Amino acid sequence: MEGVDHLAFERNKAQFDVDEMKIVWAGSREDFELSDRISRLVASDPVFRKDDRAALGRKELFKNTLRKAAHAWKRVIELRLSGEFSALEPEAYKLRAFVDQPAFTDLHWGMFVPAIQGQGTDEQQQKWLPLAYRMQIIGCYAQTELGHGSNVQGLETTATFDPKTDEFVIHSPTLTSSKWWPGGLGKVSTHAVVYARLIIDGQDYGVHGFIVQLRSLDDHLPLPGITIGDIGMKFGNAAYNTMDNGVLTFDHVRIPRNQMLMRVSQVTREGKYVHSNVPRQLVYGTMVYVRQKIVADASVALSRAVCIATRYSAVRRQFGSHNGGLETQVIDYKTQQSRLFPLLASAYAFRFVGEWLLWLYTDVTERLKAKDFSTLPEAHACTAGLKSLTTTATADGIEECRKLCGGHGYLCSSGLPELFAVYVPACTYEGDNIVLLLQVARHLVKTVSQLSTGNKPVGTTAYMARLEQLLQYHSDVKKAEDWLKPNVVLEAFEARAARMCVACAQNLSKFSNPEEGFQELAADLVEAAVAHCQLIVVSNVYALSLLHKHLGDFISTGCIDPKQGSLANEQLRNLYSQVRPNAVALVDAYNYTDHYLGSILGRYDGNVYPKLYEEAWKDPLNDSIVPDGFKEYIQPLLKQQLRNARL
Ligand SMILES: CCCCCCCC(=O)SCCNC(=O)CCNC(=O)[C@H](O)C(C)(C)COP(=O)(O)OP(=O)(O)OC[C@H]1O[C@@H](n2cnc3c(N)ncnc32)[C@H](O)[C@@H]1OP(=O)(O)O
Ligand SMILES: Cc1cc2nc3c(=O)[nH]c(=O)nc-3n(C[C@H](O)[C@H](O)[C@H](O)COP(=O)(O)OP(=O)(O)OC[C@H]3O[C@@H](n4cnc5c(N)ncnc54)[C@H](O)[C@@H]3O)c2cc1C
Repeated sequence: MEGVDHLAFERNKAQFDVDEMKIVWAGSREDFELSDRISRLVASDPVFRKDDRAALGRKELFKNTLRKAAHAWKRVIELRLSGEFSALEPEAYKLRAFVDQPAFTDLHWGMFVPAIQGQGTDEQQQKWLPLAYRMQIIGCYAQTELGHGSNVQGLETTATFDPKTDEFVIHSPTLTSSKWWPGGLGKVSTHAVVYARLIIDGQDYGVHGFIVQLRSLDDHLPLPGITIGDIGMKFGNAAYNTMDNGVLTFDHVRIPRNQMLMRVSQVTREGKYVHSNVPRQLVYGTMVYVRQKIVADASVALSRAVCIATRYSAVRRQFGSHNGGLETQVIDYKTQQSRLFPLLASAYAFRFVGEWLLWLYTDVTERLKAKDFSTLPEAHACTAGLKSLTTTATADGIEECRKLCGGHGYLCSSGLPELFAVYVPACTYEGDNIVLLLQVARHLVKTVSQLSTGNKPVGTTAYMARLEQLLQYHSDVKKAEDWLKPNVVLEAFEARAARMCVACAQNLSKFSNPEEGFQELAADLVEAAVAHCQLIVVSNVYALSLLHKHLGDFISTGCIDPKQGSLANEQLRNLYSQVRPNAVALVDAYNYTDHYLGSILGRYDGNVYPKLYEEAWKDPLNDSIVPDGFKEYIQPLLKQQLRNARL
């Protein structure tokens, strides 16, 4: 019935203050109030309706997205939600909260602006950022090519300096050098930060960033020498097809020399290449920035799926009825809890590790300003590793939440198929997850190899300083509740990570060619990197379900024995019983509106069945009793079969 809270009985079980937890989840009271205000504004604005997307064709879907993005920007300005332009996140965050589907604004604010902020000189920032902040130009991040994405050093687009005209000539020498994938590129962006090989006087100086105008600001037509378009439909129906991921080729396009982003390296008027003594990898700074954002995004995506699956698991009853009584809530099945509650914990864990990573990123950015590069490797390893870990776990977690909802989880009206389809490319974009874990593995192996030189490991590898102790470590857990002691859990995770890293380093040392060894042992190295990244999350938050999931590692590395493993599992079951009465309250604390969740199964009031039934009839297929095509194709078939049967 309308207006009845079918989950009130669950909410009454909560053993903590949900309103306080809402503040914890949001980060602060003002963040809570801002996000609460925006989400209610969006939910009440008909422009941002979401229930029609599944039935739209690609062009209508895209046009609808442009309409939403334009309206969102207007609302951000009208409501004066746009804080100091230099504070980037609020703009991107606010717009994404309004539009809530992939749109060109994600890349304008999420990559184009940060690239100029991070790699542009002060003069370049003064020229380009005000245009971008006021959206007088719309930008994208054009790095990936048809032939290269992971291997940035393999990019083929060229930027050749012409001293006669003081320009760079941007060119796509091969088909595989076509820019391919950049979001917002296909139909909307007027400008791009283009990553190309800097060529001066025949010498190749590697990949650098260049600001290139792509389209006229008058008629939006591509400028001379520019061929540009959309790369076509992507995974899922609506999903990422609201975004114009594009293809772009250059035919000797000229740009002024001052459009090379020159904070890290410069080219003088005379064509001299100047590379201040900073790591060349600073040119990758935008990717590092986005990877740390993606970790926070993972907690949002996973929490949406967990909210839907938790509320529905409390509503759904199946089996267990005695003498005609109520059947059992599926959330009471231990199997449902063992699949759902670790994801509930993960959503919170990723939220908090995302906060920590933002601190780390902010710290390294401040240090870079002072030319202190000491924590750059740590920042790269942590952003790469946690981006990989959290996106893999979130993509798998959203799919698990679909399965936790049974058949109804497969309906678009559950919100889960679209959430999955929009989310899964996060395992690929901003760095393929395996490629990034191999970067972490390089960092770990290098750390282990430097221990013998007296090099003191710092930051998240500091535990390696206790290698001797960790290699002797064996857990002294005697009873299940011993696993509730944070230091007991932490030591087990440290020992496992240390032993897996050392085992890889020792095996690598058997190869005369280290690179060959690295390739041969890549799968083991990835597992060691995962163990290290899980330790980072654990040292910031949660653990036992991970320990249970990776019990093989813990036992094979000798950190714990099977008995201790079963005690951990026993403690896990105890914890599930403690989570159970708080489960619905824990997902209420995310403070998601029904509009934002876009899910009948995840409705706040739990009024699922009447709404599922009501929604079904809205499907266009139900516009007619007899479906189009029946009379042309099926009726003749039936009649023919009937005639055949009478013969
Ligand atoms: C809402 C969100 C929307 C997002 C939309 C998606 C947008 C995108 O996808 S944009 C495109 C993203 N593309 C990528 O992420 C490409 C991934 N590839 C890369 O980052 C690089 O090619 C990479 C790191 C794998 C290899 O780089 P490469 O220059 O070959 O370096 P490599 O030879 O491996 O390492 C050299 C050194 O640089 C270091 N290094 C590499 N990258 C970095 C970095 N980012 N920061 C600091 N150091 C780095 C390495 O650790 C290594 O250090 P050391 O010498 O001490 O061992
Ligand atoms: C939705 C979406 C949006 C995107 N938006 C943008 C954007 O705005 N701008 C932009 O520039 N790019 C964008 N991209 C491109 C994206 O960044 C790349 O696709 C991504 O970096 C992966 O690179 P790749 O496609 O070359 O994968 P590949 O590297 O070709 O991966 C293929 C397989 O090879 C494996 N592999 C590759 N190298 C190694 C290795 N050394 N060792 C072991 N295994 C390896 C990978 O693990 C993977 O299994 C987007 C992509 C998607 C899907």
